[in-house]
Amino acid sequence: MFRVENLSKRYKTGDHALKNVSFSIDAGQVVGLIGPSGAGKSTLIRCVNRLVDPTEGSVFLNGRPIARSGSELRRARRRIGMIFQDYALVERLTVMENVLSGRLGYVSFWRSFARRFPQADVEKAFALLDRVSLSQHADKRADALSGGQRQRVGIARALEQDPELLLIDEPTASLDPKTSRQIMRLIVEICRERGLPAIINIHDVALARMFVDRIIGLRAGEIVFDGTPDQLDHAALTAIYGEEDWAVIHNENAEEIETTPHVVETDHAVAGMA
Ligand SMILES: Nc1ncnc2c1ncn2[C@@H]1O[C@H](COP(=O)(O)OP(=O)(O)OP(=O)(O)O)[C@@H](O)[C@H]1O
Repeated sequence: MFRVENLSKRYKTGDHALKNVSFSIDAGQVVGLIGPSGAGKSTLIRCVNRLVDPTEGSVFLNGRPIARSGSELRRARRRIGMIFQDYALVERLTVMENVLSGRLGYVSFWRSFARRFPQADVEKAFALLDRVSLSQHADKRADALSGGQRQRVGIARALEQDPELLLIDEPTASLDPKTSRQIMRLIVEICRERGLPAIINIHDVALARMFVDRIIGLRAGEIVFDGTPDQLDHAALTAIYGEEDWAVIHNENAEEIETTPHVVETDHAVAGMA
């Protein structure tokens, strides 16, 4: 289980980006983290992997606190798989080499320098490429792949490090709608198969509610919603994003749901444009 306790972050500039945030995530549960720009989503993710030092609070992964610095922090980071919006692949390396780079925290510098990974790591990488349907592309350079394929390499790389938590930053922001759904589906399936908890920082509310188990809504550094996608109604969306005319769209089950904010031009706004 993953747990965040009373996490707060005040930047030196005075921005109070997180205010006493607490929650836990069970094994295999995928949480969509939503909220307006500046709500503190990235700060929360960065406090978990300690790219940012929280001002107060603690983060626990399977009962163990994530250390503040030093070799313990490096060991803790191995337990956290990251998946990025821009994939963060090494373009000139092959798909297989990119996946194996997930082991860099484990193998010695000289082994990785010589690209001599243990056989077990190579076998695991093949199995993961198979799981993300990229076996046929193992020897291709990363820059020869489509966006969806690149993201699948990113997923396989994160899994190659045997993580106990996945932190996923806008995984579909650069992808078309169909590929976005495929990637979300794959992430959720893999988390369930492996009992991996995950946090997905995502702006696309409709996509999040289609796939994730649970949604946490942040506003001005505070959790203002924590519930299932079904519970994310007009009132909840207003609590997270503020008052808007929420456009009505249809989900896959053809139920009417309110999701994406749709700004209505007020007289004032129209007058301002004139
Ligand atoms: N390095 C920093 N130094 C100072 N203030 C920061 C820093 N990073 C973020 N902030 C501030 O902290 C608050 C939260 O920002 P954060 O980037 O975590 O929000 P976000 O929800 O991820 O936004 P977005 O969706 O636009 O990425 C904002 O007020 C932002 O200006």
